[in-house]
Amino acid sequence: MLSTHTSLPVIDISSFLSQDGSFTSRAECTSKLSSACRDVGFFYLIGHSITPSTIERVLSLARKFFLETPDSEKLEISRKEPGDDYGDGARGYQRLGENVTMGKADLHEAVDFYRDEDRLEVRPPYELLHGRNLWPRTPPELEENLKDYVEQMKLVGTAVVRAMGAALDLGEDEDVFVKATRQSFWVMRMIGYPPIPNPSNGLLSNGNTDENQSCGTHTDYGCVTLLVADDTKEALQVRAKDGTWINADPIPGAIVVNIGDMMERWTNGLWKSTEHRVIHRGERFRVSVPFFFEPDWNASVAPLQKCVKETGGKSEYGGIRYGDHLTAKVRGNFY
Ligand SMILES: O=C(O)CCC(=O)C(=O)O
Ligand SMILES: [Fe+2]
Repeated sequence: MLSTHTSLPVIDISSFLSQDGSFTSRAECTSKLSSACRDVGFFYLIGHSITPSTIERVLSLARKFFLETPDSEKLEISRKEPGDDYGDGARGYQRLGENVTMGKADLHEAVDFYRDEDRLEVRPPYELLHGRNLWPRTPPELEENLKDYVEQMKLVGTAVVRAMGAALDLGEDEDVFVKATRQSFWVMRMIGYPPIPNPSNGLLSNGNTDENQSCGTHTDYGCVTLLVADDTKEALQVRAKDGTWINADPIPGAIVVNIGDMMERWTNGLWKSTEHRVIHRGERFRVSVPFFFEPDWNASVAPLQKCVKETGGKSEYGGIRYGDHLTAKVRGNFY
């Protein structure tokens, strides 16, 4: 059942972006954050300092890539398996239907970028997830703009996880998330969604559209996802605690944020990594650019004592190295 209201909370992060945020504004932020993460795991972020023109530029470059760059050029940066040429099994362009969620093909195309490898001398063959980013040749200004965007988003991610440590009232451990993300193994995806074929737009081929998904139901892997998307409505949907689906429609200038599996593990399930999906039946090609602000590859993530106490005293999860969790997830992502 799809809920008719859109009711995700709006949170202002400005007091955690600067070093001198006032006590009152920080307290207001952490109190809202704490409820948002316990109740839905999704919220709108404002006061993040990414300008509307930057967001617009990033989305318009992604749109240009999907709609104007010739297929032959897209395929020059195809994701390939480790050992195959420049492939690392993760970075690069993925054609329509190449991504799968729970065994079903997703109706989107995408390009994935990850934190750059620290060791510059590394050459192919690459191991899974340890290659080099593959930047499209056109639009020519895409690479520079998106690299700059990554730097800006890392600052936003750091502010959000700093606020999360404060929201959990972790005392001495308050900066545990900041410390674990200093060398964040971030991911940025550019995603292009053609509308799902349906009888009214004449694209239907087999008469049965029920099984179509633009991006199947999933949770995100890491700490926090910071999503910008174009103004398409009723595409991204979030599963509420009562099982209903809430539309996470875009609010101009706001970033949609959700927490991932590592936050759930750190908080021993006090904060849930919320299921979400994309079902895009609109008319226009939809574009989104999620930035996943993740732990360091080598960060070990285990339930925090304070959260274990608050959730009944029993650890519900073991410890895991983030890189291992990510590797397992990425293995299941493609045909
Ligand atoms: O495109 C969107 O709105 C969300 C995509 C998403 O959930 C993901 O890439 O993990
Ligand atoms: Fe997601």
